[in-house]
Amino acid sequence: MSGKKGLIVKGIAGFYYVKSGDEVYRCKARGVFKQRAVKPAVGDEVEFEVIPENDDSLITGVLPRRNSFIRPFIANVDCFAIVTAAASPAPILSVIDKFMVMAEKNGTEIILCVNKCDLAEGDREAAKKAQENIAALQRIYGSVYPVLLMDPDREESLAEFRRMTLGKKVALAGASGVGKSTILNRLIPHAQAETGKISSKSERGKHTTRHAELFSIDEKHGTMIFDTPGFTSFDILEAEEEELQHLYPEMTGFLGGCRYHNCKHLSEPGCSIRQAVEEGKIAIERYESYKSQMEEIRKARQY
Ligand SMILES: Nc1nc2c(ncn2[C@@H]2O[C@H](COP(=O)(O)OP(=O)(O)OP(=O)(O)O)[C@@H](O)[C@H]2O)c(=O)[nH]1
Ligand SMILES: [Zn+2]
Repeated sequence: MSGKKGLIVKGIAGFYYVKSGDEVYRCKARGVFKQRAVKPAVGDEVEFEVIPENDDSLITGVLPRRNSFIRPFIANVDCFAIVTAAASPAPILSVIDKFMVMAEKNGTEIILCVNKCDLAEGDREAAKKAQENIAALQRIYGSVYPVLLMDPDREESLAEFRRMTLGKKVALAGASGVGKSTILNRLIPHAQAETGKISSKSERGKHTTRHAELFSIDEKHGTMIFDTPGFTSFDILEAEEEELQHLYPEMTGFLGGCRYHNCKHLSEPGCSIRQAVEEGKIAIERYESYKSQMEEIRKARQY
């Protein structure tokens, strides 16, 4: 027996595919994991043993995780590419901001991908609307997170995506129909993620049962992307009231300036966050998201 370390790149039907160097080993998890309920996830760094007389190797340990998610069940996301469309569907800020809070809470980097930028070309009414949406997104998010204007049919867009995520393990998140599968397909043509599928119940059922897989999109720099079903919506916002202010990077510089040390930045007098909003230093739209998320957290607590 020899001990090795590797990365789980696929999990399917009780088998884990562990990449170590240039090889991928099919592994089973040692029984002890099942007893302790530590289920290995795609993205996990693991220790495993190659057993010469056996086809399958054996995972013997999961290294500490930087983060992990339940649905989809993956671990060690370095960067969330939060995808919205310039149009069709129109951007929904509350959805974008929820993904951003979730990503911040899990300590990942964030980039905002504004997809379908081809729809902004020309001067027809629909194109103008898309242009307006792009300008608004740049104004709201441009000073907080990197914003990538994307058209997955253009090689430059894909190259820029790779450059912005260099060496990271990236997951895509975004509302249904914004083009996540399309981006994934262009980045890894062999993955053949489902695109443009009909949102019927049976189609959805198929989609949600797909396994998670981690694909390389830049071998040289070790950039990888999670192909997973999910990350399209949220049931609950998993943040505490006091914590939320720290998950808005543009707010952190103003914290501590409020009259009350436990200011929630809602309607308290002498609030430095509200002042920053009034002075245009914090985008009003982001502040509105903060307020409605606070409301949501409070409501969830009452049940
Ligand atoms: N014009 C244009 N259409 C796009 C672009 N990217 C994706 N689409 C189309 O938008 C539709 C939805 O794309 P998908 O990639 O399936 O979107 P998704 O985010 O994976 O959707 P879900 O699987 O429902 O979460 C498809 O018809 C795509 O062909 C783009 O950059 N420009
Ligand atoms: Zn305040």
